[in-house]
Amino acid sequence: MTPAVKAVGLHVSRGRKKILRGLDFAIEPGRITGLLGPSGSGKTTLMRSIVGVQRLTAGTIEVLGRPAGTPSLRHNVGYVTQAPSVYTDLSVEANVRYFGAMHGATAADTAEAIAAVGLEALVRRKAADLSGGEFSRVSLACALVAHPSLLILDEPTVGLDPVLRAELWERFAALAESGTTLLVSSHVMEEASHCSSLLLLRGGLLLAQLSPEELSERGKSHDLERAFLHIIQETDDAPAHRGVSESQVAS
Ligand SMILES: Nc1ncnc2c1ncn2[C@@H]1O[C@H](COP(=O)(O)OP(=O)(O)OP(=O)(O)O)[C@@H](O)[C@H]1O
Repeated sequence: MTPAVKAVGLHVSRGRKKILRGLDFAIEPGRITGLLGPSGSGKTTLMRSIVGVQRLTAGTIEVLGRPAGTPSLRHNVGYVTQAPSVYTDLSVEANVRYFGAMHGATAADTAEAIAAVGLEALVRRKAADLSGGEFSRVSLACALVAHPSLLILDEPTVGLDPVLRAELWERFAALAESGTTLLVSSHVMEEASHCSSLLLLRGGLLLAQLSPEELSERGKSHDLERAFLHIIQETDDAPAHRGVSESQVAS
């Protein structure tokens, strides 16, 4: 089966800073993959690379079997950034309709996308008059309306209350069930349990790709935050990693 995303020897620098330092991984289609790592570990940079808006320093990324950024992928890949891209002077419905129009979406698609994020009661409300959580859900609806095969979500649950968070994860699971591939970043480790596979990023390195169960086992804790910390500690203590850190400090 062709992976939804395949990265080989991926390096990205921004300015003089090496941000991604040699990543190799594949993302299975029709699953939720969590991209987890501390703030500044390179999650957004990796997502930008997959979407094709980030210049690579070395290596390759294939998305749905084509090089990342290929124009024909535009209709297949949805990207919801941390800063919602929504027109504040338009209503919820007008925003979703506008983004849908670029992908030939119908009125039914618009209504479905709005319902998927639970904003049916606010369709006519101007985006400027929404709460922070509602506002970010409009951005998600704008991505859903195009029915992308690959949906990339940068911290979609930030600022949402626990009930909405749970509802969104249910929605993501339903999308994966119907064949959509989701890559969801978070720095909240408890969200990892909703994913079938996890990419653990730290300092631009991929520490591991594993399932939540494997994380729990390898990190010796059912608390996934603790398990991740254990893996970080293990990596820091490894002689090879110490060597890398020292040579970086020296250069
Ligand atoms: N344009 C840039 N020039 C130089 N460094 C940058 C640039 N953009 C980001 N960085 C740095 O790259 C590193 C990775 O940033 P990135 O936004 O990918 O991390 P992140 O894991 O998504 O963080 P967060 O969880 O805080 O959003 C950070 O140290 C950041 O300061």
